[in-house]
Amino acid sequence: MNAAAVATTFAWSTFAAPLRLRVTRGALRTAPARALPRSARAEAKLIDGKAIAADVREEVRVGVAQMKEKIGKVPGLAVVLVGERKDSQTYVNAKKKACAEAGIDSFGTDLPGDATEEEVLKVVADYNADPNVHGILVQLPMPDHIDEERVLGAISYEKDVDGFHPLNTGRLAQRGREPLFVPCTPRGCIELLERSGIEIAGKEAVVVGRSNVVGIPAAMLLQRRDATVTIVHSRTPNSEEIVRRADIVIAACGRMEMVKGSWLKPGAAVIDVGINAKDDPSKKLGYRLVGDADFESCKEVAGAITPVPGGVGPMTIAILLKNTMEGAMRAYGMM
Ligand SMILES: NC(=O)C1=CN([C@@H]2O[C@H](COP(=O)(O)OP(=O)(O)OC[C@H]3O[C@@H](n4cnc5c(N)ncnc54)[C@H](OP(=O)(O)O)[C@@H]3O)[C@@H](O)[C@H]2O)C=CC1
Ligand SMILES: Nc1nc(=O)c2c([nH]1)NC[C@@H]1CN(c3ccc(C(=O)N[C@@H](CCC(=O)O)C(=O)O)cc3)C=[N+]21
Repeated sequence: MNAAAVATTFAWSTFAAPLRLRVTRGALRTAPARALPRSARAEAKLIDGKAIAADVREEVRVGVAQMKEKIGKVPGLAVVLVGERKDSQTYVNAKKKACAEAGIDSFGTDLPGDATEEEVLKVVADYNADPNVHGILVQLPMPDHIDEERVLGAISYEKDVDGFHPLNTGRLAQRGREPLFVPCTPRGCIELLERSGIEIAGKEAVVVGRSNVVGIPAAMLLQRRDATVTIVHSRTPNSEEIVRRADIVIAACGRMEMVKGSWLKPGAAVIDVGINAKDDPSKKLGYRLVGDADFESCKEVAGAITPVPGGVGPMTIAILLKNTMEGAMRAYGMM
């Protein structure tokens, strides 16, 4: 347990987004009309991921309490960390704390950076066999000498709360099939849209990035909700032009502040997945967190936008808890 890292996490989360933005959790007004001159347009609504995540976590806490009352059991989440990356330790600690607050048991195994693949697979196999564990998460990235595909494929797909097992990703990609679990960050993006009253069906969505953990599953989820989806990536020559068509933009390119306000159709909803540390000598730590979208220019054009921090990040953890509770409910025949 690294207390300093935890303290850092929560200090980071305290940079709230600029206060002059209107915070909304309810339905959004219709997007500002394209014809309005810039000076007359309202600024984007801020999608408050921290508040929406708190709602989700409260729903999970209530569900867990009901499970405990009915059958005397609670969900259990196991987190496996290989190596000593500071950022990974911070995320893992935040996940454990969130579990405790929701009444979920957490189990953890920390292996040194030079652990063998066999050692990691053994830890996974033990959690697969443990009836008190309903969710298993292996923190990514793992050290290079470990075959990520093998390890993720070894997690029981019934305990695959990250949704990275090929059976869950395969089902997500197929029509008429239902995965047991959907990856936390993309599911969090969808819940942010839905809980903000932003319509997805029939809209044009552009996902910037095609990673297995964010871009691809986000595109699948939007498409399953009847959006028309385009994915752009590092080899797309005209991303900017394509993004300009979007009613919904998911920024997940891992490039600091890349998506600019000038790329947006006025009124578009921007879900910024990015987490990047930007040098800022005025901050105690010498940096602040920024997204993959340029918040200052995007908020002038967008209809709604998530801040960083306080947007998608808190939802990732809230959905992890929700996935774990759903896994436990399935294990006990409650759903
Ligand atoms: N908030 C949260 O909970 C989480 C946040 N993150 C953050 O989200 C972001 C994305 O993460 P992740 O998907 O893991 O990142 P990856 O680096 O794995 O993937 C980035 C994707 O963006 C594409 N890309 C890179 N440059 C460009 C460009 N110039 N134009 C268009 N596309 C581009 C890449 O294309 P190509 O495939 O061609 O290389 C790749 O598909 C990061 O900032 C990360 O820190 C990640 C996970 C959780
Ligand atoms: N198997 C696996 N599953 C993951 O879900 C996973 C992973 N590996 N590896 C790393 C990424 C990253 N990730 C984040 C979780 C929470 C915040 C988060 O809570 N962010 C806060 C700020 C917290 C901070 O200060 O860092 C916010 O955006 O407001 C961010 C990012 C999950 N990931």
